[in-house]
Amino acid sequence: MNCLAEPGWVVQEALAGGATMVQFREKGLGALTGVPMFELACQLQELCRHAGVPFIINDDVELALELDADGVHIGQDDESAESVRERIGNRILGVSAHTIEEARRAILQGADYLGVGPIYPTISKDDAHAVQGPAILYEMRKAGIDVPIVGIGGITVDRVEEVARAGADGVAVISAVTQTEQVRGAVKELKKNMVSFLNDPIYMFDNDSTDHPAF
Ligand SMILES: Cc1ncc(COP(=O)(O)OP(=O)(O)O)c(N)n1
Ligand SMILES: Cc1ncsc1CCOP(=O)(O)O
Ligand SMILES: [Mg+2]
Repeated sequence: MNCLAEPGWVVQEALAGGATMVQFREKGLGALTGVPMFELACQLQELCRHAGVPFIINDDVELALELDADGVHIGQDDESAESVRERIGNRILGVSAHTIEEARRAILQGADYLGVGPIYPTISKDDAHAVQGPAILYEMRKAGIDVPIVGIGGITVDRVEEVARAGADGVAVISAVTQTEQVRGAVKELKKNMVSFLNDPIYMFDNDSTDHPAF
């Protein structure tokens, strides 16, 4: 985790702010490995368990099974979704998708939700794909992709409404909650802005979040 503060505190504050899912993504420069990594995962899992929030593991199916985690998130360069689905049974399976084709394949192979991005430039992933903009979300919805979609990549409190309007059901963030001392407040704001457009009269009369000509 790219946390300014101690990861346990960050997760606790994020949960207090209303985070609805936590992903353990321990990779990159300076990442913990072995026992320290396992112990951190256990500590964070316990916090999520206490809060009744799903705790999912990025990339590492072995770790997810060992911890009896709630799920796994994999990308296009990780083990195939089909094989992970087989290994994790009915645990949550999230799959990264960058195109409509990848999205359709992931769903056929058992994805419960899709992670789509980077929507905006990100400082948190060196090998991220090209920035896609919110339009990709709109395009996926227009193509009939109807599983939950989580937008990811460079999403901030000020950008979350645009992401929701384009068709995302949720957002996944790293820096917006790890590079601030106001973790709880940031999560509250993200959540508030995620749903604020539901009260927008244009949206209400239109009543179809996929029908936004701006995208
Ligand atoms: C919710 C969510 N969406 C996308 C990703 C990215 O997964 P991946 O493409 O496998 O990249 P890494 O995170 O493994 O570097 C994600 N982790 N979570
Ligand atoms: C893991 C991942 N996958 C696509 S962008 C990204 C990083 C998201 O981090 P941030 O919210 O700091 O841009
Ligand atoms: Mg991955």
